[in-house]
Amino acid sequence: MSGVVRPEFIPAGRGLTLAARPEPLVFDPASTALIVVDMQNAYATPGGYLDLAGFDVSHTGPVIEKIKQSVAAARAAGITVIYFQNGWDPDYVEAGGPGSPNWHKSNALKTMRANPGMPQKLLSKGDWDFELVEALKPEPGDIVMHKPRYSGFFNTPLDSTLRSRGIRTLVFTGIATNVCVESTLRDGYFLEYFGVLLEDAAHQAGPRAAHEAAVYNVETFFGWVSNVETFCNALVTSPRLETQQA
Ligand SMILES: C/C(=C/NC(N)=O)C(=O)O
Repeated sequence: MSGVVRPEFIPAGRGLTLAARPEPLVFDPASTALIVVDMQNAYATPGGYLDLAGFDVSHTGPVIEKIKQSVAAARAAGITVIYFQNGWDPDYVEAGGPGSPNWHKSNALKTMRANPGMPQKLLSKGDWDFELVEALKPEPGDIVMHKPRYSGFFNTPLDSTLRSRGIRTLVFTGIATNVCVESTLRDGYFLEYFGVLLEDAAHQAGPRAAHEAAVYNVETFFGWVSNVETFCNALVTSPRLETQQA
C-alpha cells in the first residue's frame, strides 16, 4: 500500500485516517463535508424520472440505507451535511431551451417530450419527483442546495459555502455515480477540494459498468475511494494523529 496522504491544511496534531484506495487519506471532521447528491424520488424511487426513462432503479434501496448510515455518523462527528436536489422551476426556464445542450441531453426533458401524455413534471420543483426520498430527509443544521446542472459547483453557492466554513475535504454519496456524483467530485478537484467517494453509497444511471468506471476514475485520477463502514469506523475508532505521533 502507498503512504498515507495528509493534506497540508490539516493542522499538526489533528486528523483521522480513512482507509481508502489508492492510499489512506487523513481528514479532519472540522474541514469535511458529506455531500448527498440528488437522493430524490426522480433518481431512487420506482415511478420517478430515471425509472420512467428506462434506467434500472431496483437496487437503490441498499444505497439509501448506506447513505443514511453515513449521514448519521457524519452528523454525530460534527461534519457538515449537504443535500443536493437536481431540477428546475415548473416552467423549465432554468433547464434551458434548444440553445442549451441540457435541453438536448437531459433524459428527463427528452422523456417528457417523447411522451406528451405523461405529466410534464419530471425534476420540477414542488413536484414529488423533485423531493428527496422519505428516508433521507435533512435535519436542522444540514444544508440543502438546488442545482440546475449535473455539477454541484455550477450555478450554486457550494464553493462559497464550503470556503466560508473552511471545508476542503468532500465525501460523496448519492446518485448517479457516473453523472452528478462524478461531475461534482471532478469540479471539486479542479477547485482544490479533496474528494472521497463512498462506493457502496452511490448508484449509477445505466449499466453497472458505468459505476465501476466512475469508481476507477476517482481512484486513479480525481480522488479516493472508500466505503460507508470504513468511513463510520474512522469517525469513531481511527487513532488521532496526535496519539499516533506520541
Ligand atoms: C442521468 C442524470 C443523472 N443525474 C444525476 N443526479 O446524476 C440526469 O440528471 O439526467
